[in-house]
Amino acid sequence: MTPPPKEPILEVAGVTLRFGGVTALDSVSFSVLPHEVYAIVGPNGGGKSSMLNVLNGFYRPQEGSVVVAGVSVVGRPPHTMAKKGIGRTFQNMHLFAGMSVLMNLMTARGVHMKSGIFRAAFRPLGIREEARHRQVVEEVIDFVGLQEYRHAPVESLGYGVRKRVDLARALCLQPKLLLLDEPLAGMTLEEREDIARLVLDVRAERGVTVVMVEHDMGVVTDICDRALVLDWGKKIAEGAPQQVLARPEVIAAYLGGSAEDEEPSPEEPTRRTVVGTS
Ligand SMILES: Nc1ncnc2c1ncn2[C@@H]1O[C@H](COP(=O)(O)OP(=O)(O)OP(=O)(O)O)[C@@H](O)[C@H]1O
Repeated sequence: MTPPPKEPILEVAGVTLRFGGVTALDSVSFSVLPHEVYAIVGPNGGGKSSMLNVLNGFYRPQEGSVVVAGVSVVGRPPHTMAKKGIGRTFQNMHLFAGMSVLMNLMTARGVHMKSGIFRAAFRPLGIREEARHRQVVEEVIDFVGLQEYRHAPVESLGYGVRKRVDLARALCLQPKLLLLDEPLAGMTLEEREDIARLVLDVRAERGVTVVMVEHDMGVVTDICDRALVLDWGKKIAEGAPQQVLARPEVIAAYLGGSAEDEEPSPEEPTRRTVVGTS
């Protein structure tokens, strides 16, 4: 007997997002299955960041629905998303300068802590609770390989290590769904390979579903199960990355647009350079 089909962990239906006269997302629908590594790709201005910001509650779409593990998340304040099982990293990493790696990660656990008043009134419970959160954080530090940087102030770390801290911070929320915003941008080749491997470990060892916006098509092809292509806010293709990226409409989307004339940069590849780099 064939097993029943899996229920999607993320269901996006008819999402439209406008900024004044600009339609950043135009009736976009897709769904992601548990344990998938799913990429959102497309040319500059296609709507990738807008979609990620809708998924984490930062933007509220004018139309459509977003359901995570059966719960609607549209209109919920972003800070409640962690409790709904959604973790995210940021393109520009929002780490707290002046604080160690450990303290940055402990801060992430704050969303799961009980009220301060309760802790103050029953201090032994507060201490026990902190020990429990510390255990989660220490385990993530080991998993992500940040032991040697545990007590280092985050601003003293190199860019690649700070990106790992950002990822670790999202994992400290123990998410079911992890949203990664260009996790490889600005990294060296070696760091890119490390993070790509880490993303696969996150899925394999922690059972987390990953949705990532990424420009590095080599990595998307290597580690993602499926890719969604957005162009001018519209979904133009979805499927296995290698097949999707070879489609004429996707190649045309990357070749079109004003980015064509710009000098290619490894951090922000132009429409022309990102196709076929695998
Ligand atoms: N806060 C905003 N206010 C107004 N317009 C916005 C805003 N955010 C995005 N847009 C517009 O929405 C469209 C989609 O932008 P978005 O940043 O989502 O694309 P992207 O695919 O992430 O691009 P990139 O690859 O350059 O990061 C663009 O036309 C952009 O100018």
